[in-house]
Amino acid sequence: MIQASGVVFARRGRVVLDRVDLVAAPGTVVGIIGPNGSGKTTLLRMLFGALVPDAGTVRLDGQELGRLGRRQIARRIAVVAQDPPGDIALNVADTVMLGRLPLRPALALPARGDYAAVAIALNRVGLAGLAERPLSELSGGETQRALIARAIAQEADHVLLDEPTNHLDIRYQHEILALVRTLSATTVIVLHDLNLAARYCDRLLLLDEGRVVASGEPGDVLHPENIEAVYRVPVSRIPLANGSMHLIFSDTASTRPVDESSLLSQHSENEIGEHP
Ligand SMILES: Nc1ncnc2c1ncn2[C@@H]1O[C@H](COP(=O)(O)OP(=O)(O)OP(=O)(O)O)[C@@H](O)[C@H]1O
Repeated sequence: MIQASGVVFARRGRVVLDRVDLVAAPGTVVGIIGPNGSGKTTLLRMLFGALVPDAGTVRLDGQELGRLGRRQIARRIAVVAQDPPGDIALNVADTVMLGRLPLRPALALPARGDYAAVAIALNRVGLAGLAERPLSELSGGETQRALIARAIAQEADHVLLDEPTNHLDIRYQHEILALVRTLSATTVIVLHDLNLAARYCDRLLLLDEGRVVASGEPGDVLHPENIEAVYRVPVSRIPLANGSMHLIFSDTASTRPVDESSLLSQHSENEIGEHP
């Protein structure tokens, strides 16, 4: 269980997170959503101790994160960060083996159990056939799967993911999130796509300008009123037969303050006026 209580974070005189509460109950998938710059990544980084709150606390199974060492945290929290490693000259199996580092004594070589865990993780994400491939030669979707395999091999009971569907096509988006759902870990995931969030998360936290606008079940959080207030985009909600929903975002042209074509014609008229 991960619990953030009254978390505050300010930088350069600006409050990035303002008294934010988040609870990820054991085995659940919690989505953090919100517009660009609303504080999603900052909050996620706080949940594994990469950032320390100015006020408030983050607890891991009841223990304050600040009291745990980095290695203790790494044994219990796996992180799939937003930017995959760039030019690292590792193959896929070596990359996944990195997930085993916190589990064995410092400087110890991998043991048979480590190799078995890597093989199981690769198999789970469907990359067993690419184990020897350099990571740099994988597609975006394959790279994300390799990073999730690393998290699986880490055997942590908490997994944090920052926009794991970024740059992925629609098939990989669903494939990656369906894979995340199969993990039994307590999961917190930053997502931009609200329909994916509705489909794959048990609970959502909607942030805007560092504040929690709504939190709870997707059906309650993704209320058109909340979405329109935060994203300033008209939205309709279509109920689906399976009890879920689909959001459709309208063209914002009707909400633009002025007609751009009239501006263009005005501009060209002025030009004609200025240069007879
Ligand atoms: N160390 C820092 N110093 C100054 N400003 C920061 C720092 N960290 C974050 N910010 C600012 O805090 C705000 C929230 O950033 P954050 O990356 O958490 O947003 P986000 O919701 O994840 O955005 P996006 O959807 O664009 O990824 C941004 O305006 C960012 O510029």
